[in-house]
Amino acid sequence: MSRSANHREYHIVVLGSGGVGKSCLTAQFVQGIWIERYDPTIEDSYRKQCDVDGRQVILEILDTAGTEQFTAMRELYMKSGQGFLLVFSITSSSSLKELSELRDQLVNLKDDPHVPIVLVGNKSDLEEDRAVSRAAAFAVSSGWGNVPYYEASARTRQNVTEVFVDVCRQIMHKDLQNGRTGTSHGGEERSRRRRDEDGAEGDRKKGRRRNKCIIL
Ligand SMILES: Nc1nc2c(ncn2[C@@H]2O[C@H](COP(=O)(O)OP(=O)(O)OP(=O)(O)O)[C@@H](O)[C@H]2O)c(=O)[nH]1
Repeated sequence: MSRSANHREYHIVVLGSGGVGKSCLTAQFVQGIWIERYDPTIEDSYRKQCDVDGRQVILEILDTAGTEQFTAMRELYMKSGQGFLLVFSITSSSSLKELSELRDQLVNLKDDPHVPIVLVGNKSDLEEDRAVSRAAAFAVSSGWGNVPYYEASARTRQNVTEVFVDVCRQIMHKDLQNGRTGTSHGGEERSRRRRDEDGAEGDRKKGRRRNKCIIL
């Protein structure tokens, strides 16, 4: 059972090709900072406490490598995650195409066509460089069983909180459907580096509730 004190813990994995903005989205959500430089990730994990629809939860977020040489690790990430952000850049049509293979692998591994997924078209601030239309991205998300699609920008913070909260809601909903009050996660010890950082979080109102997050 993944619990800390009275908090339920949910494991979110951020997947997508190299350079689409996975680390920047994660840094904006967890630390409230914008990172201009490109420093390819190997693997980073973060923890953040959030209030999602009135429930205190801890999100453990795994920011993964997009570069080819680390693809062997993907299966492990997929097994350990409960919810997934599949991120592409709206400036790169190949980055969207590559996600279909990832989604298929995920569904096969989990043996679940309804695995919690959010499709994220990042870099929405670069409208002038857009290579993927909204319609094309929606067509993909519909083909995946109507998974939610958001256009986001790690630079402007557009929809940054929303994508993490959405996938968390999906995991919580799945738990309820399965009749569980918390999530079992195998309790395996993780050897990877954990970065628990300080930073500010700009909360946004979602519906009638306020989702508050604290970095752990
Ligand atoms: N304009 C703009 N640039 C972005 C945005 N998100 C990320 N970038 C830039 O894109 C580059 C790559 O961002 P990262 O977050 O490192 O990309 P990544 O997907 O984590 O890359 P890997 O670690 O190689 O998998 C950086 O130079 C960022 O500043 C965004 O929303 N808008």
